[in-house]
Amino acid sequence: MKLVIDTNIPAADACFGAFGTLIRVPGREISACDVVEADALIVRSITQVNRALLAQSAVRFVGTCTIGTDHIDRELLTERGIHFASAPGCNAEAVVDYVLSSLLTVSEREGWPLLERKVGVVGVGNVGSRLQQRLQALGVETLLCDPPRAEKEHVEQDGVGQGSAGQGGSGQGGTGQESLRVEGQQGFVSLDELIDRCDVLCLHTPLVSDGPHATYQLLNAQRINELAPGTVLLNAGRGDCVDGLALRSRLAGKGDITAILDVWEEEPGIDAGLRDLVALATPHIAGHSLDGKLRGSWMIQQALAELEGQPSQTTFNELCPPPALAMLTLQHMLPVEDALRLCVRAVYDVRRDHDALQRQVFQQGIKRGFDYCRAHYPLRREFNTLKIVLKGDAISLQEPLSAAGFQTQCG
Ligand SMILES: NC(=O)C1=CN([C@@H]2O[C@H](COP(=O)(O)OP(=O)(O)OC[C@H]3O[C@@H](n4cnc5c(N)ncnc54)[C@H](O)[C@@H]3O)[C@@H](O)[C@H]2O)C=CC1
Ligand SMILES: O=C(O)C(=O)[C@H](O)COP(=O)(O)O
Repeated sequence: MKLVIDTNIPAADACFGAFGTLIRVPGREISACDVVEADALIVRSITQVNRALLAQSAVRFVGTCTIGTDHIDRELLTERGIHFASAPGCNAEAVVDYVLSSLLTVSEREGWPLLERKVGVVGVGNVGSRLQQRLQALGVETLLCDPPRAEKEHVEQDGVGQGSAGQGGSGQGGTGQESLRVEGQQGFVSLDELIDRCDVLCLHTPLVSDGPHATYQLLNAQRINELAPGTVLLNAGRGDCVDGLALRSRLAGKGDITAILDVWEEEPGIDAGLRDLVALATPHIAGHSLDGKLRGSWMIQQALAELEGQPSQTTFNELCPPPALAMLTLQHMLPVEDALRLCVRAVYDVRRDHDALQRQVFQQGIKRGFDYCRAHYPLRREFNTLKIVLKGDAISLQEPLSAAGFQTQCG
């Protein structure tokens, strides 16, 4: 079997070596010629798997070691009878770590208490629901917006649907929104209500170009203009879910909101002007923990093994090495947010990634700098790889630290 695989996929040999010959090609360079004789194509989010790429290919399996699938022409694969697998949830914990590290950073810079803010989560899937759980456990009030889920769970609970939860791109509350208020176990709200009521907005939606729940420019110019002064907007879904030009003019004009962007329109050729105005600007690395990337490789390996009728090559635990920093002791009480910052930054400090992008863009220009940071991404583990030992009066920090995602031990 001949497998064409993105060079940036970790543990490629351990996961896929036993299936046949691996041909490694940088993700943005995989071309139609590369896949002519391939049986399997294993990618991450930067390879557009479309008609042009597969024109002369007899590929039987396409796997993406990522959560998002907007780079894959799923209809084409179905039409051609090509098996497809993605890795749902593989790096969801890493994205939540990124969000917490980012919010703790801007709240410290701007001098407001994160735990007292109201946070809106848009897109309550693998990432959004984990984020909501951690925030809720930390005592942060959250509001949730997920029209597809609201609609589905409403129908499931009551046996009938009452109107649409779609945002319709108008920026207005609109017809049918009220009926969604308390349906579903989660009590979803419309995007406009969430914008109206929250101090912090976290976007975790997939890129959906059309249909009733399209997310393309979900945060359009009107909604961006409606954000209350002081609002924090974080996007770790897909760049095209936010109108970048409108965001740039709000930041450059009134400059009264804070933006945290990990994803951008037109990556890697992102808008340099927007990047300059963003409080934390990172090169689409929210999910780039070692654990998350290895989980992605491992999940696609499992899917290919099943298709080929072969036993799985390895377990996830065999793939994932122990962390360098395994344990940290707190022996005195600290203010809760200070303790959170200390422990979060011991595992993942988002400022490192922001600074690296700034440095590399300065040295190499936007496109090369963006991709350099991604290709040379430093080793990063997830919060749950760190055990925090609590002694003395620091024992009272157990609840918030385990809520944030760390292992904790008293005494
Ligand atoms: N920045 C990064 O490094 C990463 C980005 N992502 C992005 O985050 C997205 C979400 O990831 P998961 O939570 O794992 O996906 P998921 O598929 O588990 O959840 C997505 C949720 O968004 C909801 N949704 C769809 N349309 C919506 C709309 N119009 N308004 C509000 N909600 C809507 C869906 O109903 C679903 O519950 C991925 O599709 C991917 O594009 C994922 C991982 C890493
Ligand atoms: O899983 C997803 O979806 C993502 O966005 C990935 O974390 C992005 O990873 P790369 O494809 O950029 O390596």
